[in-house]
Amino acid sequence: MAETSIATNGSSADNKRDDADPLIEAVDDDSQQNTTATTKAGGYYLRWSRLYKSVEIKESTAGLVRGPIAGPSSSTATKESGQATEASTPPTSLVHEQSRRSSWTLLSPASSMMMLGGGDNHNKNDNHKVILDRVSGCAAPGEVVGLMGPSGSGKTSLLNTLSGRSAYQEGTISINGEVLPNNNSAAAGSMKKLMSKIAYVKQADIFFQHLTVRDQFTYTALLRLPSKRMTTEEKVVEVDRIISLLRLGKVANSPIKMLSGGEKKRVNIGTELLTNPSILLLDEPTSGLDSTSAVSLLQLLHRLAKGDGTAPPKTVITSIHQPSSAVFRAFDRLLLLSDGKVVYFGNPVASLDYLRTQNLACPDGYNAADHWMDVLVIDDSPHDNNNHNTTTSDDDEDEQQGLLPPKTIPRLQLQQAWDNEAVAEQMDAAIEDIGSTNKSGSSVNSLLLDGVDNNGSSGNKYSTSWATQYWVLTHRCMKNSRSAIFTPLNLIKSVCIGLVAGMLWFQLPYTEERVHDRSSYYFFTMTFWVFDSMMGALMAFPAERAVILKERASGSYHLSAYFLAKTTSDAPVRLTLPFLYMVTSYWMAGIDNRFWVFVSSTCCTLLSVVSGEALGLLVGTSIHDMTKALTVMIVSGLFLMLLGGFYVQNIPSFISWVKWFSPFKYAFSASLQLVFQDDVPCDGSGNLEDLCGGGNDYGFAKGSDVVAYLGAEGSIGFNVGMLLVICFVPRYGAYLALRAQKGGERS
Ligand SMILES: Nc1ncnc2c1ncn2[C@@H]1O[C@H](COP(=O)(O)OP(=O)(O)OP(=O)(O)O)[C@@H](O)[C@H]1O
Repeated sequence: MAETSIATNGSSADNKRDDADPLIEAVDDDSQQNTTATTKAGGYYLRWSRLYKSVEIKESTAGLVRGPIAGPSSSTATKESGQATEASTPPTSLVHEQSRRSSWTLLSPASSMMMLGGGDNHNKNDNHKVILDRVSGCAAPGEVVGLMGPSGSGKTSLLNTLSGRSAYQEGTISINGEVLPNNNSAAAGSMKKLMSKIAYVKQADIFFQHLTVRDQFTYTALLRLPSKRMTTEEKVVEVDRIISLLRLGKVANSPIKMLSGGEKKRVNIGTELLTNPSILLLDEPTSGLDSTSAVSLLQLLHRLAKGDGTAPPKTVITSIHQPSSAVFRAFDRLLLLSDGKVVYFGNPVASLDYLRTQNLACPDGYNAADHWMDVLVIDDSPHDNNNHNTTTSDDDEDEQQGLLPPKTIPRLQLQQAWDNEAVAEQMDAAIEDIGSTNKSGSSVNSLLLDGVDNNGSSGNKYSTSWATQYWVLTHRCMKNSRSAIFTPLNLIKSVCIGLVAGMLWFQLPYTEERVHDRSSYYFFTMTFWVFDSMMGALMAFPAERAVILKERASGSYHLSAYFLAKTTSDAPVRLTLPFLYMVTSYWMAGIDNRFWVFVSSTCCTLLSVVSGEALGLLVGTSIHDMTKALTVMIVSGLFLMLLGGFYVQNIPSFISWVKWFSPFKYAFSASLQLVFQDDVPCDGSGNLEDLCGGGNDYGFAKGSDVVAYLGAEGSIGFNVGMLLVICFVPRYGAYLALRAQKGGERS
């Protein structure tokens, strides 16, 4: 067994190159031809070489996690660790023990680390985890490249990087030979532009679930197709074309929430296809689909890649978990990843020959994709083609005593065996070749603007104007919140609460005895509706956060257009419910029969609702954790209500200043002044003892005195003005908080 490992080691670099070269050359020849042919046809050739990405591990225990050092800076370590990686892995403590006692002690510390788990690429010294380790490959127009690998192998990270949504530390990405700027560099702006040109279908189907399929496509088309080059009618025609291309005609008018998993996936793809991208990246589009739906989805991707008379060929890269044999063989190229490293890149069928050369042949009749996954996941030695362990306990003892190198782990063997450098060199050479033939001074920017920019957006990140975005988003928000807020339940709730309030305060006489009842009607009204709007607004942006981040990542619209559209379009819908309450309860309670008092009083209530909403928005956008946001909202809401003067009349001075931030206080004060304009007849009930008793010979209490007696402060104008301030200032704070939120690469 030891000999087997050493023999494999012995084959090392030169032999690896021999094994890999025919495939790589085939890939490269193919790619050179395709580049020339398809660039002319309008397709785009994507190459990436030596992509390296690592992230900092924040946990304090990161240094304790076992794993190899890997990365460009440790390339010697990687080479050095050849022996170690091909052999491996007794328990961690044993390896350390062995490294002291045997030939393994000759390995560098980095190599020793490499031997340790092999799976988690942690750098012990600086707490970095390597996610992509010098990954190289390419994709040509007209073909579908499959990204395969076990969970956590780096498929999503590679797609995020290729789409421009994730920064990388080293490596090169090029389109048709033009090297794209890294996200980290000063040219990040160009990268952002690129992001809006490459379509990226993420794993999660993130939509507004209340919208129909046609709504979803139409809004996307109106926002992302260039207004300068296409009329609205043409955009609608494009929507119809995508609906029929994806065979979504039967469900076009169904809400997305009613769709099956496969249909939702097609809506997700269709949303991205609307902009007619040249490069389409998909993250596990078949997850959650049955095998028939998965096959038909892959067929669709092949059709899209090939293009037709009207659509040019597209470059399609899709990650996939465990495809069927048919799907596996249908890929034009396959990129297999393990622990962030490439273990194979090339023709899927030829990959089986490659495995045979590695003594890991796929058993007859076994699904090739499953076999690949098996060898990449299994942590034991295969020792034979069927992964049966044939070693004896004597061997194990020898290994533990350090007399034999540890058993070979297939994935580590494959990681070592793949000559990534050869592929990287081929990619670099191709970039140089094309670069020298394109010496006409083209730049990334020219490529982005002239070539990849299918939208004709003339360098502007957005395809449509701010005003168009505002208009379309307002329309969409109104439709969305109408379906979300205007539920029969909410309508019934508002009317029912209005009826209950109307019955409890039924036809209040305007006398001393009922002064407190009249004021408590407003106390209840303001408390209930301000709290209701605070809580509703708390959820407004968090509920849409995923959609906003996704759409903003693809450069669909300005955040300011969205924010303004959202707040203005939500308002009428949100205000309808308290309005229904007021109409029902006000007249039943007989608060004041003058119509203008009703209108003014209702306006005060609605203004307090909008103010409460602004506070809810601020908390909802500033605190991402919903549980914490809810707690903060409830505590601060109650605090503001108590300080508003309903309950405590003599608030200690060190805290009384908080009342000036209370929307409850202003709404209550303004309303009381509206309803107590006239003098209140005294009736001997003693409710207004201070005003009606003693020296009061008139038989009534002055309205203004009653208002002051009830704790209201300031004029109506002042209170309304302060409500307006609370409407706008926290709302602007909410906008700034939203703006500060950057969509992570995984958002
Ligand atoms: N920003 C990050 N911070 C920490 N770890 C990360 C980060 N991004 C990726 N990773 C880690 O990198 C590894 C690769 O993740 P990635 O999502 O690319 O894998 P994957 O192959 O797509 O997995 P799956 O098939 O399960 O979706 C994982 O171990 C993941 O936890």
